[in-house]
Amino acid sequence: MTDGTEEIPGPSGLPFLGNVGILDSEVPFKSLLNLADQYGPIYKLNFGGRTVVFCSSWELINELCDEKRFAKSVNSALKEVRNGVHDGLFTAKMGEPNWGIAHRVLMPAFGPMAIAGMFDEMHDIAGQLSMKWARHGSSVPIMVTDDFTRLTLDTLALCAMGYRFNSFYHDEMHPFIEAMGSFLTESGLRSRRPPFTSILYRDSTHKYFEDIDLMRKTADEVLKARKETPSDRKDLLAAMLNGTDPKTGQKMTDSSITDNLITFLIAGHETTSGLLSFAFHQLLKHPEAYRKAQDEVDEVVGTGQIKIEHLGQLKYIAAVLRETLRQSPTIAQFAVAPIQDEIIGGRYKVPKDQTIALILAKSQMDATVYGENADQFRPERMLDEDFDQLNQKFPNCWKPFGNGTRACIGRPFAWQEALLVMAMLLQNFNFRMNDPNYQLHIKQTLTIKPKGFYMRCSLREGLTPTTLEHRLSGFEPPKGARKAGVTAAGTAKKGKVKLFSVYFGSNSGTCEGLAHRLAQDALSHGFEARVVDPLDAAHQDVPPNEPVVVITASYEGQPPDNAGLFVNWITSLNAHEMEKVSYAVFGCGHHDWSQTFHRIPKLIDSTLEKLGGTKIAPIGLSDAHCYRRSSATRAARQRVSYMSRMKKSMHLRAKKCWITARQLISLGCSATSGQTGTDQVAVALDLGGRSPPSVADRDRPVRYRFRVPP
Ligand code: HEM
Ligand SMILES: Cc1cc2nc3c(=O)[nH]c(=O)nc-3n(C[C@H](O)[C@H](O)[C@H](O)COP(=O)(O)O)c2cc1C
Repeated sequence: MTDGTEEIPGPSGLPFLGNVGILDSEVPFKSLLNLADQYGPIYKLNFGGRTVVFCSSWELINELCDEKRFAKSVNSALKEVRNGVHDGLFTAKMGEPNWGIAHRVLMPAFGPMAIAGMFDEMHDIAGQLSMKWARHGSSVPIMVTDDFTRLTLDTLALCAMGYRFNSFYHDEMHPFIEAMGSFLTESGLRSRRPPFTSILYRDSTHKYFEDIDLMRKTADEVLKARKETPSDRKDLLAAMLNGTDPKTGQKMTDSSITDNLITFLIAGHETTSGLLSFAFHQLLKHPEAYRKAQDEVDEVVGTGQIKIEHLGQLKYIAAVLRETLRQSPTIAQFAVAPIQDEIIGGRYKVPKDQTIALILAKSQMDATVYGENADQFRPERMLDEDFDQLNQKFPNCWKPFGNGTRACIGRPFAWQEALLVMAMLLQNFNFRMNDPNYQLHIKQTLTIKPKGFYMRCSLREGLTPTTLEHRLSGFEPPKGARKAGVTAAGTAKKGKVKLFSVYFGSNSGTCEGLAHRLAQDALSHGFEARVVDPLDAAHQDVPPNEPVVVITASYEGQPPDNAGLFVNWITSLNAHEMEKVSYAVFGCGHHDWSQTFHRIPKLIDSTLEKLGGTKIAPIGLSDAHCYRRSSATRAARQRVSYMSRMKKSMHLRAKKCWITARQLISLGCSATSGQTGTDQVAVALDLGGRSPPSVADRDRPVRYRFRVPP
């Protein structure tokens, strides 16, 4: 072209129909991959007048993830899904007010404490799956994707809204699940049909709207039942019913709650079930990886009941999941559009609002990033440090959970569930292919998953269904455990107990939860929290002569609701009122509030110092956002240095506060995802397989390593 730009390549099409027939009707994404091989990393297709640009190299994907230039586009299949769930979180267009309200109301419900609180219910459903497989025995082939779909749907329904589909007790799926399945399939099909052909699909259209009706009625009933019989459950439904948007002061409407209840079921079930199915397929095809994963579970969990503390130690399994999502991203593509007219790749013009699909299934195989063996399954490249380095060197090279503000809010949920299920199954079963010659085929709806994949399993090491049931319920004593892996919290070691106080400033529970965990874990190390109270309880009453730990957030630069009095009080003092106070502050914040990022923890830290207080450790800060790998990594790095500085100074200057240091360190790690943990799970403390350091260890330098879960 005369202006130096180039035409985006692509196949020529038929009049009116364009390239409609070019995509495989069952697995269109395979055609997209083939077209990328043929036309290169950027090409365009025309679907009856609507043009879509497809990009598939890491470089282009990296460029398209720049949220200053490109925003999520709700087009194609998502536009059809909107017929059922309107402006629910997944399908909302950029700028729609209900998205903002729901996002802010729901973020706390996906924070680390809230997700950890769902562990028991996740365990319950994973246990049902295990018991089913154990009782069926090795002679019955397992239809892998079906059972994982039962698992993920039941888990979501139970954890999100306290509803039991009881899918493992029925051969037929619940009518809601049937309706949702066919609604999603039809949404995909509708998006690929030229508009003028709709008359030919009257019956399907009728069924489609019947399905929507059934889904909405079921969700409405769940909502009505909860309203009529309120419960003290702290689940997503409770958050939606009771939460108020801190920005607008608005609550979610009933219809928005229904939209989002269905959205969670849609967005969260096939994605996670596909991930688990692909992961098992990979393990069965790669015996070495299978062995390493199973060894890790044996090492970390032993033969006892799986506890939430174990999950953070399953590094190899985490790497297996990451590598699986790299090669088989269950949402194989997502779409953005330029905010203004743009030139991409340095030479292709794309007008404002042009839909651009990011083909992850191709970009995540880019040899520029993953080398010549990109097509091989190698979990090792996804181990924590390697994964970090990769993301630092090639930003946005791993995007299975989407991008930026519109990235997956359910990621911590999915990650916890997937780790638990992998661990539980590998701990208790041996697996094999039902058909050793099975070659991977793909089934595509909104997501992709293996098609026709069957496994068989047998219980391990003399387990019977009965003893498995004991193990799952925690009945079996962990005798013969290869390694306990985790020191039980809450049991004080013998000897004199040392006191300290913990105060929190918290609106949505992150800092409060961290404060309680600190207090609880301290016991097992000979320290006892005298109080764990809101900061306002320390108003005019900060305990002298013992370490005081403050863990607090900020809200629009202001103190949380239970910390205002305290902050107001200390900032009004001007002498040496804190002379006898020794303290450490830990701040949870979110860099979206850039002007007031960590304002309150920093203010408390500097004010206490100004008033003569002894700082026993430098302030620790964490960012709840961490959408981008670079910031997550930066946060992890900050935490490492924070941790070592804190350890030293707590030990040297407060002498007796070792545990406080250690616990604060683990707080620092856990606090990363904070209440807004939409995309980034906690940066978890890893003690390199060892138990937390004991008092006897305190003079020995302890090497910590950190892992940033994806
Ligand atoms: C392995 C599992 C999962 C994967 C791979 C995944 C992937 C994704 C991706 C790629 C997006 C962005 C889509 C886009 O830009 O159009 C997304 C968004 C979303 N996901 Fe997930 N997801 C998973 C699990 C879950 C779970 C368990 C839930 C619910 C508990 C969930 C709820 C959502 C929601 C509500 C959104 C829309 C967020 C927004 O736009 O504000 N996802 N997910
Ligand atoms: C409405 C709102 C306003 C916020 N304002 C700030 C802020 O000004 N500065 C900051 O660093 N973080 C801010 N955050 C992030 C929170 O402080 C952070 O998510 C923290 O982890 C919340 O802790 P909590 O769950 O204990 O209340 C804000 C979050 C929300 C929802």
